[in-house]
Amino acid sequence: MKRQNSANATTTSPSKYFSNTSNQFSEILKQITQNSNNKPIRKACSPNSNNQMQKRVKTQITSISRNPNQNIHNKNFNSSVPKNKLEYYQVLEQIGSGKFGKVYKCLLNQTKKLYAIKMIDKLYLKKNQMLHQLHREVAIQQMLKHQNIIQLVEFFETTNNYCLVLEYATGGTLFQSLMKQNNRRYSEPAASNIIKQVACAIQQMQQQSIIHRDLKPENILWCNGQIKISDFGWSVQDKKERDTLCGTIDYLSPEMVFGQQYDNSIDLWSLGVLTFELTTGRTPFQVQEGFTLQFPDYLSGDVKDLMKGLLTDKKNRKSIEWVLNHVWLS
Ligand SMILES: Nc1ncnc2c1ncn2[C@@H]1O[C@H](COP(=O)(O)OP(=O)(O)OP(=O)(O)O)[C@@H](O)[C@H]1O
Repeated sequence: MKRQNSANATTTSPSKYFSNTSNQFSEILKQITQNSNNKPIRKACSPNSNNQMQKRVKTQITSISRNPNQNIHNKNFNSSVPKNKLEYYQVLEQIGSGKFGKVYKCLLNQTKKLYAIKMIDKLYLKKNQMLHQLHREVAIQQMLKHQNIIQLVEFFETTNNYCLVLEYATGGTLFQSLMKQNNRRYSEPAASNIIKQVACAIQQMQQQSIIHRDLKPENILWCNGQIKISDFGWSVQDKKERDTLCGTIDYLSPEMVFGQQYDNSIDLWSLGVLTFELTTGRTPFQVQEGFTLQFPDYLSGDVKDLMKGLLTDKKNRKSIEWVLNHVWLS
């Protein structure tokens, strides 16, 4: 099952930000599929797959480096990982699963406080040569301390797994809650409240030169009514521009799709896509159609203005400060 389009959405006349890109876009995606042993596009189910409403197959692109020397294995990583601390925790039920392992609820014996523990299969990680990616995820999450970002509490290894102990988000993913809304969309005030918190997290990441690279409802969690960004598996900390293709198709920025250099403004593109999905129940761009932006009639002028500022080419895309001062978020 692909991301659903809202069948009854009425549209106003299209605003074309990127003309003549449709064929180019599908051609590029075709090439992406063919160029890496037919494996770069991976289909995965969101957690909770027994609930039809919450089951969405997401088409995720595994990292494709255009620079073959970029995926250098970090030799120091193994020796620096703290040893097993699992005995301090009581591991409870599974609450999610991801690329390389499973996420469980757990209890710290001493304080009886709940956490989430992400257990990543060492063998599977090694087989897929993704140790460097875990290294980056851990290093970046250790740096980030913000109310709208899931806190990494502890990191250690057991015989078979790497374990990330994380602040426990009580309310599930934003994707799960979006699917429960009428017409699978939020009212504008509710969406504005969510987008503001995501924008605050992006501002913090930008201050620390971090690009998340996979912002979407599945990677945003609810914790006691507050929004928290999670899953830093694709994130990087860098001031220089990059060209690795990664992320989830519906959320990919044009500069990433077209193999151009990109910077932290790709997270702002994703924020635009997220705003569209939360307020309309569908994503703005479909793979086959390229980047033609059309708004349903029911959207306010303010939210359209915000999205126009974000869902545009990199050089005209607005800054995070512009977003945070925007009237739709006030
Ligand atoms: N801190 C947390 N609190 C509560 N639930 C969590 C937490 N972290 C992860 N989860 C649950 O586990 C799922 C998978 O976690 P996560 O996305 O971090 O794994 P991943 O391997 O990086 O996934 P993916 O394959 O989607 O990139 C999430 O969708 C969520 O349902």
